[in-house]
Amino acid sequence: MTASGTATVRDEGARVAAPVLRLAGVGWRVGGAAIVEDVTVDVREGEFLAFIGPNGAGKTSLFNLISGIVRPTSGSLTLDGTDLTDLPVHTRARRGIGRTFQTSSLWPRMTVAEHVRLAAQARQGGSHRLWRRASAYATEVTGVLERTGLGHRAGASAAELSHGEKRKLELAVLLVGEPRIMLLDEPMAGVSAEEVPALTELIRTLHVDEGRTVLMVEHHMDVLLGLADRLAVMHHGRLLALDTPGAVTADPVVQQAYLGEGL
Ligand SMILES: Nc1ncnc2c1ncn2[C@@H]1O[C@H](COP(=O)(O)OP(=O)(O)OP(=O)(O)O)[C@@H](O)[C@H]1O
Repeated sequence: MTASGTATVRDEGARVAAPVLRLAGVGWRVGGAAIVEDVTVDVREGEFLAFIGPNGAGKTSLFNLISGIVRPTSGSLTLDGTDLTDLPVHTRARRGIGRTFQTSSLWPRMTVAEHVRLAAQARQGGSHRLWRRASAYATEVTGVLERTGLGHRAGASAAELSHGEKRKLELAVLLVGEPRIMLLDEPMAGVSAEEVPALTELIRTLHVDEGRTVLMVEHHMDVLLGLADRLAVMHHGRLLALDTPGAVTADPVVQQAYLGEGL
């Protein structure tokens, strides 16, 4: 498949493993503006696909289209062959599309453990009256906090956490839903340089050890080069390139798109 110009878009998803998520010609127009245009990607099971691109390229908008926050004005999305295009956010979440946001989505006065417990209770859906007692979730909460390296911070309020710990807690909340696909929107944003390696390692563990399919928007190329199986380059709403990190960073069309901004 060729996305644009002479850049390489090697969409090998279908050949290497069964695609779990398929985007076919996805576009999103607002008024007269094309924010996302004709994006076609097969995401394979267990893949780590990173989205890069200059500011305003349409990366977050594409995540909004995948998670269902906005609906595409053209094209379609399927998960395991089931059409998602017109399904709302909560239905997509129940089907396995989980997401974190660029800005923190935590409650400052709630503790770390309470965040995870609330996510476990909310997963049941329905009336709050049907929720099991808080103590019924203790083992699950402890397990998720251990997996995300937050066991020692269970009683801390979100406001007390460092930026890196907040990002870990957002991942912990996400994991409660056991998502098939994790969409991580700039997880390193605001995180200090000292905390980046531990957070990177946690994301790597979730991907490699737990085999999770990860889609991640990130500006830190050094983080992505050690994690991503493929890089998707967005530019002016379009997919400019899709290939291995080595091939994408060497691609002159990609380098031209980043001119002056550094890759
Ligand atoms: N609801 C909206 N209405 C109109 N324009 C929008 C809307 N949402 C996003 N845009 C515009 O779409 C473009 C793409 O924005 P988007 O946030 O998807 O880019 P991005 O690649 O994630 O950027 P960044 O790296 O800075 O986060 C921007 O020009 C933005 O202003």
